[in-house]
Amino acid sequence: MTSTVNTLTITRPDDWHVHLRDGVQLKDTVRDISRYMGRAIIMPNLVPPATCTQTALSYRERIMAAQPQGSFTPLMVLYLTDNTTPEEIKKAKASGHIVAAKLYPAGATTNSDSGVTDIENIYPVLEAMQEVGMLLLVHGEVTDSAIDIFDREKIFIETKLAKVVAAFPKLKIVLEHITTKDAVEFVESASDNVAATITAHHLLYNRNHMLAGGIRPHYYCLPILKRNIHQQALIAAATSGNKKFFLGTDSAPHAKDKKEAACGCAGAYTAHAALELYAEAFEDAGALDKLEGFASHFGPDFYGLPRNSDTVTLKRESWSVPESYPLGDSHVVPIKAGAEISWKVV
Ligand SMILES: NC(=O)N[C@@H](CC(=O)O)C(=O)O
Ligand SMILES: [Zn+2]
Ligand SMILES: [Zn+2]
Repeated sequence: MTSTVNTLTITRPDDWHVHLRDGVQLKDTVRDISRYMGRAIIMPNLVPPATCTQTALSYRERIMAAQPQGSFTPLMVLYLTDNTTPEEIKKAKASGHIVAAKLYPAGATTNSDSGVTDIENIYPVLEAMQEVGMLLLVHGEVTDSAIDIFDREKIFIETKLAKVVAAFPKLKIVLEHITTKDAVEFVESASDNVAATITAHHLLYNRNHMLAGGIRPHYYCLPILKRNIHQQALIAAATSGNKKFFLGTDSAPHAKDKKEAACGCAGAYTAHAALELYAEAFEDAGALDKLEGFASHFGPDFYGLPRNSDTVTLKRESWSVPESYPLGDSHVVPIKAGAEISWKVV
């Protein structure tokens, strides 16, 4: 006998990887993230990137000023470059608002040109992070043009990440937005200091959704959607109850005309319905009972922060997603634009 769950009350979730952008777009992105997320890890790939304590803290002020109710807590991240110093890490940690630093291999993704050219360049910085207890967040893709885009995550893990994990056993590392079976297996077999975020879109889609029957730019993100066997491995990991895998939407808005273009930007917008999209993926896998751990417990546990003390309730209620949402002086086309979503946060 099967019974249908129609409401689900869980500890308030957090988003451990989101892009809020800046300037005129902030009021729109902050409105969406602060609707029910308690906290979020705010990605620093602005133009120019938030590479020092000062710029990260003033970005935080702009986010705080943009939120309607003031109940949302932005957790800030330093953008690592070849020139980041151990002193800057200590200063960032001492600020109390910066909890992690982000490694973007130079050229790997949106606004990553100032990223790190060779991870060994920043070993003294990683040493300082390990010492003060600052997390390392990693965009895990190699940038070598000879490596096929579908293999870039796997090769990064084998040739780069494994070395960092071995060299800094006490450093807490989050492999962000994982997209492959290889990443799942790496994280599962690593120490408890290694974890991963998984997006809703990588649980719901594979590369057929992006490429079969026409090219759909709003599914284009990095790391790129992979084949179905990888999607299945991600679903299994997210719904396994393993505390190493937790929610990070990687919601990354780009204006409609920047996506629907001859050379379109990478990034999918999911913050309009983040928890609802995850609920659909977990329900499809018959694992709604595993959503709370993934969305609300394992993230704060890994970061060493308290879990949120209040709850949110999801109700089974079908609603149709608008074709677009305002994004500053432009518009963003969200995931599931014009389609139905069967859950709603009340
Ligand atoms: N995920 C993406 O496709 N894009 C992100 C950058 C990132 O997280 O890699 C963005 O900032 O647009
Ligand atoms: Zn990334
Ligand atoms: Zn991202």
